[in-house]
Amino acid sequence: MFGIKKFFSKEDPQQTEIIKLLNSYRSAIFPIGVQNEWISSIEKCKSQYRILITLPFAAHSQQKQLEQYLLKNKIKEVAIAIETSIPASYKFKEIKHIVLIASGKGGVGKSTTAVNLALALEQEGAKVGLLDADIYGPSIPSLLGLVDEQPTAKDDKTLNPMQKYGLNTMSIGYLVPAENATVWRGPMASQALNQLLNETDWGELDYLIVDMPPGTGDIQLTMTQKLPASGAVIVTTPQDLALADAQKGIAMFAQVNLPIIGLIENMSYFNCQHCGEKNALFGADGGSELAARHGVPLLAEIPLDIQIREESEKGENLIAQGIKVAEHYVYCAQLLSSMLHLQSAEASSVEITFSDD
Ligand SMILES: Nc1ncnc2c1ncn2[C@@H]1O[C@H](COP(=O)(O)OP(=O)(O)OP(=O)(O)O)[C@@H](O)[C@H]1O
Repeated sequence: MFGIKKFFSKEDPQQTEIIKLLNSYRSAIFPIGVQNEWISSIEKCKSQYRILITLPFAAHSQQKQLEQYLLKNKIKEVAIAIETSIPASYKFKEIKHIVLIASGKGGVGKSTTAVNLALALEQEGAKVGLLDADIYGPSIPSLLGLVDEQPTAKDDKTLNPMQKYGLNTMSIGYLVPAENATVWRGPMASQALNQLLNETDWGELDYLIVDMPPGTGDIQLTMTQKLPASGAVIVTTPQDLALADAQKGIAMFAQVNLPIIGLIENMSYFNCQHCGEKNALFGADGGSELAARHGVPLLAEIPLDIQIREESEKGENLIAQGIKVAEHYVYCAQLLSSMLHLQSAEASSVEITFSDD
């Protein structure tokens, strides 16, 4: 653990105060505060303190919250910049973390969530890939506006991933017509997934987001066992049936000892365009109650929103447009990344030190 002496040679009470404050900051994204080793430098330029923070998770836009917190605590002139450096615990080739996005049943918005989370993680500072493992109903090509596009071959054995909005992506939908994929049986689907994963030149990635096929049957179980994943996220809607199936998803991942990073409740509510009132169309609190019952974090409650559907259908980048509803995905991506860091740190027994020095 570094001491505060790494930042400056002469004592500056204000700098000491900044570090103390950053250490004691707490939020869902920073449950252990800003650790000393994440503070890369603090420089005083005229009367302004310029702070560079290098985070082991993707949360660039937390810079505003940290600045506001320091301002509230009487550190008047401060500018924070955040860089991302996710620890290199390669799980597969040059991929640091494989994250599965799953759902107990179809149509709950799993693929939409997977795409927007991948884009949000990228915007927040990570290098991200997206693998469409929904072999029977690949929707990533359409969600990224890549229908009818085909990947190029790198050599006899390897394909270059398709690139869109800064993501490296691969889908069976780029390779065969959808109707051909739907007739595959279980083992063929699982083999196709293996090929897509192994025979794509992913390059160096912080996260590979995998859009899993919906359901909790044998195919999903076999696929999960074959993927060297760090964790899974389960997407559900608030209806009782969807929640019951999400519960089966939790049980499936428990069976193969894959940590669940969290639950996302999609289509949680609808904001009335006229009065702004929140309407829980499909019922309230189902996701939070399920999460609490199983001791898994609820990462987000995403509203039913016309812009989400429209931008998805057009294959546009919803996140880059900076519209209000995109904030749900951005916050969810930060939380996912932070939770995954903590889970991995705990699993590899990396020392997490609580300190106020
Ligand atoms: N929060 C949302 N608000 C509005 N529309 C949404 C939202 N989430 C998803 N949708 C829409 O719901 C439909 C189904 O979404 P999506 O294809 O992502 O579901 P899925 O769970 O991946 O389905 P499948 O299991 O069949 O692959 C799409 O038309 C999508 O645009």
